[in-house]
Amino acid sequence: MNEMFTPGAQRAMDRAEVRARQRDAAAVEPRDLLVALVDEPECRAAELVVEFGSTPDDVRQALGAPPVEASLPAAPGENERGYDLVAADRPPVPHSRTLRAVVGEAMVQARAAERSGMVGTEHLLAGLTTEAAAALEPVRSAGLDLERLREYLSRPALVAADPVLPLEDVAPLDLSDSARSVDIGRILDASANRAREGLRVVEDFARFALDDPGLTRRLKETRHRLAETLRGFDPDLLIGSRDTPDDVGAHIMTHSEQIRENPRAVLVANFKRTAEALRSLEEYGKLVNVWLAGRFEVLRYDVYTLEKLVLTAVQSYRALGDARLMVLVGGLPTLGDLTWIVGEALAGGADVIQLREKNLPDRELLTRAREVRILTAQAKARFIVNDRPDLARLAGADGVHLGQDDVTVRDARRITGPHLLIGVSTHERAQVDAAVLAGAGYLGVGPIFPSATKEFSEPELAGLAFARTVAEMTRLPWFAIGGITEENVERVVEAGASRIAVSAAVVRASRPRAATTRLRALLDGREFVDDDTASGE
Ligand SMILES: Cc1ncc(COP(=O)(O)OP(=O)(O)O)c(N)n1
Ligand SMILES: Cc1nc(C(=O)O)sc1CCOP(=O)(O)O
Ligand SMILES: [Mg+2]
Repeated sequence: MNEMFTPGAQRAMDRAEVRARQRDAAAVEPRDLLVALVDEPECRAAELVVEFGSTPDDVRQALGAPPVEASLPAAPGENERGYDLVAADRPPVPHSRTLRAVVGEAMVQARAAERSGMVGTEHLLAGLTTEAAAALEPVRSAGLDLERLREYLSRPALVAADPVLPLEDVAPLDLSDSARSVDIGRILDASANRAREGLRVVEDFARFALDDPGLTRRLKETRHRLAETLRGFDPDLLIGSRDTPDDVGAHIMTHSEQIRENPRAVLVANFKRTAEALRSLEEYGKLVNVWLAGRFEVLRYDVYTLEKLVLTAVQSYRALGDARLMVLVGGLPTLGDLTWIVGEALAGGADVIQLREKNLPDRELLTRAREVRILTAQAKARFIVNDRPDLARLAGADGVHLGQDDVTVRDARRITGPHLLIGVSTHERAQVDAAVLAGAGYLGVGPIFPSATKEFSEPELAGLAFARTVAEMTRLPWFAIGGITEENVERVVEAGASRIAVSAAVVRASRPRAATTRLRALLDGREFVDDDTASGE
Protein backbone atom coordinates (compact mmCIF):
# COMPACT_ATOMS: atom_id res chain seq x y z
CA MET A 1 0.00 0.00 0.00
CA ASN A 2 1.31 3.41 -0.93
CA GLU A 3 0.69 5.85 1.94
CA MET A 4 0.17 8.75 -0.46
CA PHE A 5 -3.08 7.24 -1.77
CA THR A 6 -6.42 6.96 -0.05
CA PRO A 7 -7.61 3.33 0.00
CA GLY A 8 -10.02 4.09 -2.87
CA ALA A 9 -7.27 5.63 -4.99
CA GLN A 10 -4.96 2.73 -4.22
CA ARG A 11 -7.65 0.28 -5.32
CA ALA A 12 -8.06 2.25 -8.54
CA MET A 13 -4.30 2.12 -9.20
CA ASP A 14 -4.28 -1.65 -8.59
CA ARG A 15 -7.32 -2.14 -10.71
CA ALA A 16 -5.78 -0.07 -13.52
CA GLU A 17 -2.99 -2.63 -13.58
CA VAL A 18 -5.53 -5.43 -13.90
CA ARG A 19 -7.18 -3.57 -16.76
CA ALA A 20 -3.80 -3.13 -18.49
CA ARG A 21 -3.06 -6.87 -18.15
CA GLN A 22 -6.42 -7.58 -19.64
CA ARG A 23 -5.36 -5.65 -22.77
CA ASP A 24 -2.00 -7.44 -22.79
CA ALA A 25 -0.51 -3.97 -22.62
CA ALA A 26 3.17 -3.37 -21.94
CA ALA A 27 2.35 -0.50 -19.61
CA VAL A 28 -0.54 0.79 -17.52
CA GLU A 29 -2.01 3.74 -19.42
CA PRO A 30 -4.32 6.62 -18.43
CA ARG A 31 -7.24 4.84 -20.14
CA ASP A 32 -6.75 1.88 -17.74
CA LEU A 33 -6.93 4.25 -14.81
CA LEU A 34 -10.11 5.91 -16.06
CA VAL A 35 -11.79 2.53 -16.51
CA ALA A 36 -10.57 1.51 -13.06
CA LEU A 37 -12.05 4.66 -11.54
CA VAL A 38 -15.51 4.09 -13.02
CA ASP A 39 -15.33 0.39 -12.11
CA GLU A 40 -16.04 1.47 -8.57
CA PRO A 41 -19.24 3.49 -8.94
CA GLU A 42 -19.38 4.76 -5.39
CA CYS A 43 -15.97 6.48 -5.49
CA ARG A 44 -15.87 10.28 -5.90
CA ALA A 45 -14.30 10.13 -9.36
CA ALA A 46 -17.02 7.82 -10.68
CA GLU A 47 -19.68 10.12 -9.21
CA LEU A 48 -18.10 13.05 -11.02
CA VAL A 49 -18.07 11.17 -14.32
CA VAL A 50 -21.82 10.66 -13.94
CA GLU A 51 -22.35 14.26 -12.83
CA PHE A 52 -20.59 15.46 -15.99
CA GLY A 53 -22.72 13.53 -18.43
CA SER A 54 -21.60 9.92 -18.74
CA THR A 55 -22.04 6.50 -17.12
CA PRO A 56 -19.48 3.85 -16.16
CA ASP A 57 -20.88 1.48 -18.79
CA ASP A 58 -20.60 4.10 -21.51
CA VAL A 59 -17.03 4.99 -20.52
CA ARG A 60 -16.01 1.33 -20.58
CA GLN A 61 -17.67 0.90 -23.94
CA ALA A 62 -16.03 4.02 -25.41
CA LEU A 63 -12.64 2.74 -24.30
CA GLY A 64 -13.31 -0.83 -25.46
CA ALA A 65 -13.08 -2.25 -21.94
CA PRO A 66 -15.17 -5.31 -21.08
CA PRO A 67 -17.85 -5.03 -18.38
CA VAL A 68 -16.70 -5.16 -14.82
CA GLU A 69 -17.94 -8.70 -14.08
CA ALA A 70 -16.03 -10.11 -17.05
CA SER A 71 -12.91 -8.18 -16.22
CA LEU A 72 -12.49 -8.69 -12.51
CA PRO A 73 -13.44 -12.22 -11.59
CA ALA A 74 -13.28 -13.35 -7.98
CA ALA A 75 -10.25 -15.57 -7.75
CA PRO A 76 -8.08 -17.33 -5.25
CA GLY A 77 -6.30 -14.71 -3.20
CA GLU A 78 -9.11 -12.23 -3.64
CA ASN A 79 -9.07 -9.28 -1.33
CA GLU A 80 -11.85 -7.98 0.85
CA ARG A 81 -13.61 -6.38 -2.15
CA GLY A 82 -13.81 -9.71 -3.92
CA TYR A 83 -11.31 -8.78 -6.61
CA ASP A 84 -8.01 -10.41 -7.36
CA LEU A 85 -6.48 -7.01 -7.80
CA VAL A 86 -2.81 -7.61 -8.20
CA ALA A 87 -1.45 -11.04 -8.81
CA ALA A 88 1.39 -11.48 -6.37
CA ASP A 89 3.20 -14.02 -8.51
CA ARG A 90 3.49 -11.73 -11.56
CA PRO A 91 5.91 -8.85 -12.04
CA PRO A 92 4.11 -5.50 -11.85
CA VAL A 93 3.15 -3.83 -15.12
CA PRO A 94 5.11 -0.57 -15.41
CA HIS A 95 3.31 2.76 -15.55
CA SER A 96 3.52 4.62 -18.85
CA ARG A 97 5.18 8.04 -18.98
CA THR A 98 1.80 9.76 -19.28
CA LEU A 99 0.36 7.84 -16.36
CA ARG A 100 3.32 8.88 -14.24
CA ALA A 101 2.56 12.47 -15.16
CA VAL A 102 -1.09 11.93 -14.27
CA VAL A 103 -0.15 10.63 -10.84
CA GLY A 104 2.36 13.45 -10.37
CA GLU A 105 -0.36 15.98 -11.20
CA ALA A 106 -2.77 14.22 -8.83
CA MET A 107 -0.19 14.58 -6.06
CA VAL A 108 0.29 18.26 -6.75
CA GLN A 109 -3.48 18.78 -6.71
CA ALA A 110 -3.87 16.78 -3.53
CA ARG A 111 -1.14 18.80 -1.82
CA ALA A 112 -2.75 22.02 -2.94
CA ALA A 113 -6.15 20.98 -1.63
CA GLU A 114 -5.09 19.76 1.77
CA ARG A 115 -2.02 19.66 3.92
CA SER A 116 -2.35 15.88 4.39
CA GLY A 117 -1.79 15.59 0.65
CA MET A 118 -3.47 12.17 0.36
CA VAL A 119 -4.31 11.47 -3.25
CA GLY A 120 -7.99 10.60 -3.67
CA THR A 121 -9.81 9.31 -6.71
CA GLU A 122 -10.93 12.86 -7.65
CA HIS A 123 -7.28 13.94 -7.77
CA LEU A 124 -6.50 11.04 -10.07
CA LEU A 125 -9.37 12.17 -12.26
CA ALA A 126 -8.04 15.74 -12.19
CA GLY A 127 -4.61 14.41 -13.21
CA LEU A 128 -6.23 12.54 -16.09
CA THR A 129 -8.06 15.59 -17.40
CA THR A 130 -4.97 17.78 -17.42
CA GLU A 131 -2.15 15.39 -18.30
CA ALA A 132 -3.91 12.83 -20.48
CA ALA A 133 -6.51 14.86 -22.38
CA ALA A 134 -5.76 13.08 -25.66
CA ALA A 135 -6.25 9.63 -24.14
CA LEU A 136 -9.62 10.75 -22.81
CA GLU A 137 -10.92 11.96 -26.17
CA PRO A 138 -12.94 8.77 -26.91
CA VAL A 139 -15.04 9.29 -23.78
CA ARG A 140 -16.54 12.43 -25.27
CA SER A 141 -18.64 10.08 -27.38
CA ALA A 142 -19.77 8.57 -24.07
CA GLY A 143 -21.27 11.95 -23.19
CA LEU A 144 -18.55 13.11 -20.81
CA ASP A 145 -18.20 16.88 -20.91
CA LEU A 146 -14.42 16.97 -20.58
CA GLU A 147 -14.05 20.76 -20.66
CA ARG A 148 -16.53 21.36 -17.86
CA LEU A 149 -15.12 18.49 -15.81
CA ARG A 150 -11.59 19.85 -16.20
CA GLU A 151 -12.76 23.30 -15.26
CA TYR A 152 -14.60 21.94 -12.22
CA LEU A 153 -11.61 19.92 -11.06
CA SER A 154 -9.23 22.83 -11.42
CA ARG A 155 -11.50 25.14 -9.40
CA PRO A 156 -9.67 27.15 -6.74
CA ALA A 157 -10.13 24.55 -4.01
CA LEU A 158 -7.95 22.21 -5.99
CA VAL A 159 -5.44 24.75 -7.26
CA ALA A 160 -2.33 25.56 -5.31
CA ALA A 161 -2.68 28.80 -3.39
CA ASP A 162 0.50 28.34 -1.39
CA PRO A 163 3.67 26.77 -2.62
CA VAL A 164 3.23 23.01 -2.68
CA LEU A 165 5.06 21.38 0.18
CA PRO A 166 7.93 19.05 -0.65
CA LEU A 167 6.84 15.45 -0.90
CA GLU A 168 8.95 14.22 1.98
CA ASP A 169 7.42 10.72 1.91
CA VAL A 170 9.14 9.87 -1.33
CA ALA A 171 12.31 11.92 -1.02
CA PRO A 172 15.27 9.57 -1.17
CA LEU A 173 17.82 12.42 -1.11
CA ASP A 174 19.55 12.46 2.21
CA LEU A 175 19.04 16.08 3.16
CA SER A 176 21.17 15.60 6.26
CA ASP A 177 24.09 15.45 3.84
CA SER A 178 23.97 19.22 3.46
CA ALA A 179 26.89 19.54 1.04
CA ARG A 180 25.34 17.07 -1.36
CA SER A 181 21.86 18.55 -1.18
CA VAL A 182 23.24 22.04 -1.86
CA ASP A 183 25.01 20.75 -4.97
CA ILE A 184 21.82 19.15 -6.23
CA GLY A 185 19.85 22.24 -5.24
CA ARG A 186 22.15 24.46 -7.33
CA ILE A 187 21.71 22.28 -10.37
CA LEU A 188 17.94 22.19 -9.95
CA ASP A 189 17.73 25.93 -9.34
CA ALA A 190 19.86 26.80 -12.39
CA SER A 191 17.93 24.37 -14.57
CA ALA A 192 14.58 25.72 -13.35
CA ASN A 193 15.64 29.25 -14.25
CA ARG A 194 16.93 28.21 -17.65
CA ALA A 195 13.73 26.31 -18.47
CA ARG A 196 11.51 29.20 -17.35
CA GLU A 197 13.53 31.78 -19.26
CA GLY A 198 13.74 29.69 -22.43
CA LEU A 199 9.99 29.17 -22.46
CA ARG A 200 9.38 32.87 -21.89
CA VAL A 201 11.56 33.83 -24.87
CA VAL A 202 9.58 31.51 -27.11
CA GLU A 203 6.24 32.62 -25.68
CA ASP A 204 7.12 36.25 -26.42
CA PHE A 205 7.70 35.33 -30.05
CA ALA A 206 4.37 33.49 -30.34
CA ARG A 207 2.60 36.39 -28.67
CA PHE A 208 4.19 39.46 -30.22
CA ALA A 209 5.69 38.26 -33.50
CA LEU A 210 3.31 35.50 -34.54
CA ASP A 211 0.39 37.09 -32.71
CA ASP A 212 -0.97 33.57 -32.37
CA PRO A 213 -3.46 33.08 -29.52
CA GLY A 214 -3.46 29.27 -29.74
CA LEU A 215 0.33 28.89 -29.62
CA THR A 216 0.67 31.58 -26.97
CA ARG A 217 -1.88 29.79 -24.79
CA ARG A 218 -0.14 26.44 -25.21
CA LEU A 219 3.24 27.95 -24.31
CA LYS A 220 1.81 29.81 -21.35
CA GLU A 221 0.11 26.67 -20.06
CA THR A 222 3.40 24.80 -20.33
CA ARG A 223 5.20 27.56 -18.45
CA HIS A 224 2.55 27.43 -15.72
CA ARG A 225 2.77 23.66 -15.49
CA LEU A 226 6.52 24.01 -15.13
CA ALA A 227 6.07 26.55 -12.34
CA GLU A 228 3.54 24.33 -10.60
CA THR A 229 5.81 21.31 -10.83
CA LEU A 230 8.75 23.31 -9.50
CA ARG A 231 6.62 24.16 -6.47
CA GLY A 232 6.81 20.47 -5.64
CA PHE A 233 10.42 21.04 -4.56
CA ASP A 234 11.21 22.53 -1.22
CA PRO A 235 11.76 26.24 -2.06
CA ASP A 236 14.63 26.32 0.45
CA LEU A 237 16.40 23.58 -1.46
CA LEU A 238 16.49 25.72 -4.61
CA ILE A 239 16.85 29.33 -3.44
CA GLY A 240 18.90 28.34 -0.41
CA SER A 241 21.43 26.65 -2.67
CA ARG A 242 21.71 29.52 -5.15
CA ASP A 243 25.20 31.00 -5.42
CA THR A 244 25.41 32.92 -8.69
CA PRO A 245 28.63 34.86 -7.92
CA ASP A 246 30.52 31.59 -7.50
CA ASP A 247 28.99 29.89 -10.51
CA VAL A 248 31.99 29.05 -12.70
CA GLY A 249 29.74 28.88 -15.77
CA ALA A 250 27.98 32.20 -15.28
CA HIS A 251 30.43 34.28 -17.32
CA ILE A 252 31.35 31.77 -19.95
CA MET A 253 29.67 32.63 -23.22
CA THR A 254 30.43 30.69 -26.36
CA HIS A 255 30.54 32.25 -29.81
CA SER A 256 27.37 30.43 -30.84
CA GLU A 257 25.49 31.88 -27.86
CA GLN A 258 26.32 35.40 -29.03
CA ILE A 259 25.22 34.98 -32.64
CA ARG A 260 21.54 34.82 -33.56
CA GLU A 261 21.10 35.27 -37.29
CA ASN A 262 17.33 35.52 -37.37
CA PRO A 263 14.28 35.02 -35.18
CA ARG A 264 14.17 31.36 -36.13
CA ALA A 265 17.67 30.91 -34.69
CA VAL A 266 16.51 32.57 -31.45
CA LEU A 267 13.60 30.17 -31.29
CA VAL A 268 15.66 27.08 -32.01
CA ALA A 269 18.28 28.05 -29.41
CA ASN A 270 15.68 28.70 -26.73
CA PHE A 271 13.72 25.54 -27.37
CA LYS A 272 16.99 23.64 -27.11
CA ARG A 273 17.90 25.44 -23.91
CA THR A 274 14.51 24.66 -22.40
CA ALA A 275 14.62 20.99 -23.32
CA GLU A 276 18.15 20.63 -21.93
CA ALA A 277 17.18 22.32 -18.69
CA LEU A 278 14.14 20.04 -18.35
CA ARG A 279 16.39 17.05 -18.90
CA SER A 280 18.60 18.21 -16.02
CA LEU A 281 15.56 18.76 -13.82
CA GLU A 282 14.37 15.27 -14.67
CA GLU A 283 17.68 13.50 -14.07
CA TYR A 284 18.73 15.34 -10.89
CA GLY A 285 15.09 15.58 -9.80
CA LYS A 286 15.07 11.78 -9.54
CA LEU A 287 17.42 12.14 -6.58
CA VAL A 288 14.81 14.22 -4.78
CA ASN A 289 11.39 13.11 -5.94
CA VAL A 290 10.78 10.52 -8.58
CA TRP A 291 7.19 11.65 -9.28
CA LEU A 292 8.24 15.19 -10.01
CA ALA A 293 11.03 13.88 -12.22
CA GLY A 294 8.38 12.09 -14.32
CA ARG A 295 6.55 15.36 -14.80
CA PHE A 296 9.69 17.08 -16.11
CA GLU A 297 10.05 14.27 -18.61
CA VAL A 298 6.49 14.86 -19.84
CA LEU A 299 7.13 18.60 -20.03
CA ARG A 300 10.24 17.98 -22.10
CA TYR A 301 8.24 15.99 -24.64
CA ASP A 302 5.62 18.74 -24.70
CA VAL A 303 8.39 21.23 -25.46
CA TYR A 304 9.54 19.12 -28.41
CA THR A 305 5.97 19.23 -29.75
CA LEU A 306 5.71 22.97 -29.17
CA GLU A 307 8.99 23.48 -31.02
CA LYS A 308 7.52 21.69 -34.01
CA LEU A 309 4.32 23.76 -33.87
CA VAL A 310 6.08 27.10 -33.58
CA LEU A 311 8.63 26.35 -36.29
CA THR A 312 5.87 25.05 -38.58
CA ALA A 313 4.01 28.33 -38.07
CA VAL A 314 7.15 30.30 -38.95
CA GLN A 315 7.65 28.23 -42.10
CA SER A 316 3.98 28.67 -43.08
CA TYR A 317 4.05 32.44 -42.68
CA ARG A 318 7.12 32.52 -44.85
CA ALA A 319 5.42 30.45 -47.55
CA LEU A 320 1.92 31.91 -47.38
CA GLY A 321 2.22 35.20 -45.50
CA ASP A 322 0.84 37.32 -48.33
CA ALA A 323 -1.32 34.65 -50.01
CA ARG A 324 -4.99 35.56 -49.72
CA LEU A 325 -6.73 33.99 -52.66
CA MET A 326 -6.53 30.30 -53.52
CA VAL A 327 -8.29 29.07 -56.64
CA LEU A 328 -9.21 25.39 -56.93
CA VAL A 329 -9.20 24.16 -60.52
CA GLY A 330 -10.12 20.76 -61.93
CA GLY A 331 -12.63 18.74 -63.82
CA LEU A 332 -11.73 20.44 -67.10
CA PRO A 333 -11.93 18.38 -70.29
CA THR A 334 -8.48 19.06 -71.72
CA LEU A 335 -5.05 20.19 -70.67
CA GLY A 336 -5.59 23.28 -72.82
CA ASP A 337 -8.75 24.20 -70.90
CA LEU A 338 -6.88 23.78 -67.65
CA THR A 339 -3.89 25.90 -68.62
CA TRP A 340 -6.20 28.63 -69.94
CA ILE A 341 -8.17 28.85 -66.67
CA VAL A 342 -5.01 28.74 -64.57
CA GLY A 343 -3.47 31.50 -66.70
CA GLU A 344 -6.57 33.65 -66.29
CA ALA A 345 -6.74 33.12 -62.53
CA LEU A 346 -3.05 34.00 -62.17
CA ALA A 347 -3.41 37.06 -64.35
CA GLY A 348 -6.36 38.11 -62.18
CA GLY A 349 -4.27 37.93 -59.03
CA ALA A 350 -4.70 34.43 -57.58
CA ASP A 351 -1.93 33.76 -55.07
CA VAL A 352 -2.31 29.99 -54.92
CA ILE A 353 -3.61 27.46 -57.43
CA GLN A 354 -4.85 24.14 -56.12
CA LEU A 355 -5.20 21.36 -58.67
CA ARG A 356 -8.23 19.30 -57.61
CA GLU A 357 -8.81 16.39 -59.95
CA LYS A 358 -10.89 13.44 -58.88
CA ASN A 359 -11.18 11.25 -61.98
CA LEU A 360 -8.02 11.48 -64.05
CA PRO A 361 -5.56 8.62 -64.56
CA ASP A 362 -2.40 9.26 -62.53
CA ARG A 363 -0.21 9.80 -65.57
CA GLU A 364 -2.50 12.46 -67.04
CA LEU A 365 -2.88 14.05 -63.62
CA LEU A 366 0.89 14.31 -63.23
CA THR A 367 1.24 15.82 -66.70
CA ARG A 368 -1.34 18.50 -65.81
CA ALA A 369 0.24 19.09 -62.44
CA ARG A 370 3.63 19.72 -64.08
CA GLU A 371 2.05 22.24 -66.44
CA VAL A 372 0.41 24.08 -63.56
CA ARG A 373 3.74 24.07 -61.73
CA ILE A 374 5.37 25.88 -64.64
CA LEU A 375 2.60 28.47 -64.91
CA THR A 376 2.48 29.17 -61.17
CA ALA A 377 6.28 29.42 -60.94
CA GLN A 378 6.30 31.96 -63.78
CA ALA A 379 3.66 34.02 -61.98
CA LYS A 380 5.48 33.65 -58.60
CA ALA A 381 2.35 32.01 -57.23
CA ARG A 382 2.17 28.90 -55.10
CA PHE A 383 0.94 25.53 -56.26
CA ILE A 384 -0.90 22.92 -54.21
CA VAL A 385 -2.00 19.45 -55.32
CA ASN A 386 -5.19 18.11 -53.77
CA ASP A 387 -5.25 14.68 -52.08
CA ARG A 388 -1.98 13.29 -53.49
CA PRO A 389 1.31 13.82 -51.64
CA ASP A 390 3.11 11.54 -54.10
CA LEU A 391 2.10 13.57 -57.14
CA ALA A 392 2.69 16.85 -55.31
CA ARG A 393 6.25 15.78 -54.80
CA LEU A 394 6.74 14.48 -58.33
CA ALA A 395 5.32 17.68 -59.81
CA GLY A 396 7.52 19.89 -57.62
CA ALA A 397 4.45 21.51 -56.04
CA ASP A 398 4.71 23.75 -52.98
CA GLY A 399 2.30 21.62 -51.04
CA VAL A 400 -0.51 19.13 -50.80
CA HIS A 401 -4.01 19.52 -49.45
CA LEU A 402 -5.52 16.74 -47.32
CA GLY A 403 -9.09 16.23 -46.13
CA GLN A 404 -10.26 14.39 -43.04
CA ASP A 405 -10.58 11.16 -45.04
CA ASP A 406 -7.30 11.48 -46.91
CA VAL A 407 -3.94 10.17 -45.69
CA THR A 408 -2.80 11.73 -42.42
CA VAL A 409 -0.32 14.59 -42.16
CA ARG A 410 2.15 12.17 -40.63
CA ASP A 411 1.92 9.72 -43.53
CA ALA A 412 1.94 12.50 -46.12
CA ARG A 413 5.09 13.92 -44.53
CA ARG A 414 6.89 10.63 -45.13
CA ILE A 415 6.28 11.09 -48.82
CA THR A 416 6.68 14.83 -49.23
CA GLY A 417 9.76 15.28 -47.04
CA PRO A 418 10.11 18.19 -44.62
CA HIS A 419 9.69 21.19 -46.91
CA LEU A 420 6.30 20.87 -48.60
CA LEU A 421 3.34 22.64 -47.08
CA ILE A 422 0.61 20.33 -45.90
CA GLY A 423 -2.87 21.85 -45.75
CA VAL A 424 -5.71 20.19 -43.88
CA SER A 425 -9.49 20.62 -44.24
CA THR A 426 -11.29 21.35 -41.00
CA HIS A 427 -15.01 21.45 -40.32
CA GLU A 428 -15.12 21.72 -36.53
CA ARG A 429 -13.07 23.00 -33.63
CA ALA A 430 -11.53 19.68 -32.59
CA GLN A 431 -10.24 19.16 -36.13
CA VAL A 432 -8.46 22.52 -35.98
CA ASP A 433 -6.70 21.53 -32.77
CA ALA A 434 -5.79 18.15 -34.21
CA ALA A 435 -4.54 19.60 -37.50
CA VAL A 436 -2.36 22.19 -35.76
CA LEU A 437 -0.96 19.52 -33.45
CA ALA A 438 -0.28 17.22 -36.40
CA GLY A 439 1.86 19.94 -38.00
CA ALA A 440 -0.47 21.28 -40.69
CA GLY A 441 1.03 24.26 -42.53
CA TYR A 442 -2.33 25.82 -43.31
CA LEU A 443 -6.01 25.00 -42.86
CA GLY A 444 -9.08 24.89 -45.07
CA VAL A 445 -12.01 26.12 -42.99
CA GLY A 446 -15.49 25.30 -44.21
CA PRO A 447 -17.87 24.74 -45.76
CA ILE A 448 -18.94 28.30 -45.09
CA PHE A 449 -21.86 28.30 -47.59
CA PRO A 450 -23.49 25.65 -49.79
CA SER A 451 -21.18 24.89 -52.70
CA ALA A 452 -21.79 24.30 -56.37
CA THR A 453 -18.56 22.30 -56.56
CA LYS A 454 -19.01 19.82 -53.75
CA GLU A 455 -22.22 18.68 -52.13
CA PHE A 456 -22.69 19.04 -48.39
CA SER A 457 -25.75 18.18 -46.36
CA GLU A 458 -27.28 20.95 -44.25
CA PRO A 459 -25.77 19.70 -40.95
CA GLU A 460 -22.33 19.58 -42.56
CA LEU A 461 -22.32 23.33 -43.21
CA ALA A 462 -19.86 24.85 -40.77
CA GLY A 463 -20.98 28.39 -41.59
CA LEU A 464 -19.60 31.78 -40.71
CA ALA A 465 -19.69 30.89 -37.01
CA PHE A 466 -16.93 28.38 -37.60
CA ALA A 467 -14.83 31.00 -39.38
CA ARG A 468 -15.24 33.25 -36.31
CA THR A 469 -14.17 30.40 -34.05
CA VAL A 470 -11.04 29.66 -36.06
CA ALA A 471 -10.15 33.36 -36.22
CA GLU A 472 -9.97 33.33 -32.43
CA MET A 473 -8.04 30.08 -32.23
CA THR A 474 -5.04 30.46 -34.48
CA ARG A 475 -2.97 32.65 -36.76
CA LEU A 476 -1.75 29.70 -38.77
CA PRO A 477 -2.71 30.63 -42.34
CA TRP A 478 -6.26 29.42 -42.98
CA PHE A 479 -8.51 29.72 -46.01
CA ALA A 480 -12.26 29.99 -45.66
CA ILE A 481 -13.85 27.77 -48.29
CA GLY A 482 -17.22 26.66 -49.62
CA GLY A 483 -19.63 28.64 -51.77
CA ILE A 484 -17.72 31.91 -51.46
CA THR A 485 -18.64 34.45 -54.14
CA GLU A 486 -18.24 38.15 -54.86
CA GLU A 487 -21.65 38.65 -53.23
CA ASN A 488 -20.81 37.06 -49.88
CA VAL A 489 -17.04 37.47 -49.54
CA GLU A 490 -17.37 40.60 -47.41
CA ARG A 491 -19.32 38.66 -44.79
CA VAL A 492 -16.53 36.07 -44.75
CA VAL A 493 -13.93 38.80 -44.21
CA GLU A 494 -16.08 40.33 -41.47
CA ALA A 495 -16.13 36.92 -39.75
CA GLY A 496 -12.34 37.16 -39.43
CA ALA A 497 -11.08 35.42 -42.58
CA SER A 498 -8.26 37.13 -44.40
CA ARG A 499 -7.81 34.33 -46.94
CA ILE A 500 -10.33 32.46 -49.07
CA ALA A 501 -10.32 29.46 -51.38
CA VAL A 502 -12.83 29.39 -54.24
CA SER A 503 -13.58 27.23 -57.21
CA ALA A 504 -16.91 27.94 -58.95
CA ALA A 505 -16.64 31.70 -58.42
CA VAL A 506 -13.65 31.67 -60.81
CA VAL A 507 -13.79 28.45 -62.80
CA ARG A 508 -17.48 28.84 -63.74
CA ALA A 509 -17.35 32.61 -64.22
CA SER A 510 -17.93 33.96 -67.72
CA ARG A 511 -14.70 35.96 -67.36
CA PRO A 512 -12.47 34.09 -64.88
CA ARG A 513 -9.71 36.73 -64.90
CA ALA A 514 -12.07 39.59 -64.04
CA ALA A 515 -13.82 37.44 -61.43
CA THR A 516 -10.47 36.73 -59.79
CA THR A 517 -9.48 40.39 -59.85
CA ARG A 518 -12.77 41.41 -58.25
CA LEU A 519 -12.45 38.81 -55.50
CA ARG A 520 -8.85 39.86 -54.82
CA ALA A 521 -9.91 43.50 -54.63
CA LEU A 522 -12.79 42.70 -52.27
CA LEU A 523 -10.40 40.75 -50.06
CA ASP A 524 -7.98 43.64 -49.95
CA GLY A 525 -10.82 46.13 -49.38
CA ARG A 526 -9.83 47.96 -52.58
CA GLU A 527 -11.93 49.62 -55.27
CA PHE A 528 -12.25 47.38 -58.31
CA VAL A 529 -11.29 48.60 -61.77
CA ASP A 530 -12.49 46.32 -64.58
CA ASP A 531 -9.28 45.98 -66.64
CA ASP A 532 -10.83 43.36 -68.91
CA THR A 533 -13.42 45.80 -70.16
CA ALA A 534 -10.82 48.55 -70.39
CA SER A 535 -8.58 46.33 -72.56
CA GLY A 536 -11.55 45.48 -74.76
CA GLU A 537 -11.60 41.77 -73.86
C1 LIG B 1 -8.26 24.94 -49.05
C2 LIG B 1 -9.06 23.70 -49.09
N1 LIG B 1 -9.89 23.43 -48.07
C3 LIG B 1 -10.63 22.31 -48.09
C4 LIG B 1 -10.53 21.43 -49.13
C5 LIG B 1 -11.33 20.15 -49.14
O1 LIG B 1 -10.49 19.01 -49.02
P1 LIG B 1 -11.18 17.58 -48.79
O2 LIG B 1 -12.01 17.65 -47.59
O3 LIG B 1 -10.14 16.54 -48.88
O4 LIG B 1 -12.14 17.43 -50.02
P2 LIG B 1 -11.72 17.30 -51.54
O5 LIG B 1 -11.29 18.63 -52.05
O6 LIG B 1 -10.61 16.31 -51.64
O7 LIG B 1 -12.97 16.84 -52.20
C6 LIG B 1 -9.68 21.75 -50.20
N2 LIG B 1 -9.53 20.93 -51.25
N3 LIG B 1 -8.94 22.88 -50.14
C1 LIG C 1 -13.73 21.16 -52.21
C2 LIG C 1 -14.37 21.86 -51.09
N1 LIG C 1 -14.09 21.57 -49.79
C3 LIG C 1 -14.79 22.31 -48.96
C4 LIG C 1 -14.71 22.18 -47.48
O1 LIG C 1 -15.42 22.89 -46.79
O2 LIG C 1 -13.90 21.37 -47.06
S1 LIG C 1 -15.79 23.40 -49.72
C5 LIG C 1 -15.29 22.87 -51.23
C6 LIG C 1 -15.78 23.41 -52.50
C7 LIG C 1 -15.13 24.72 -52.85
O3 LIG C 1 -15.61 25.13 -54.08
P1 LIG C 1 -16.62 26.38 -54.27
O4 LIG C 1 -15.85 27.61 -54.03
O5 LIG C 1 -17.05 26.24 -55.69
O6 LIG C 1 -17.76 26.17 -53.32
MG1 LIG D 1 -9.40 15.35 -50.26
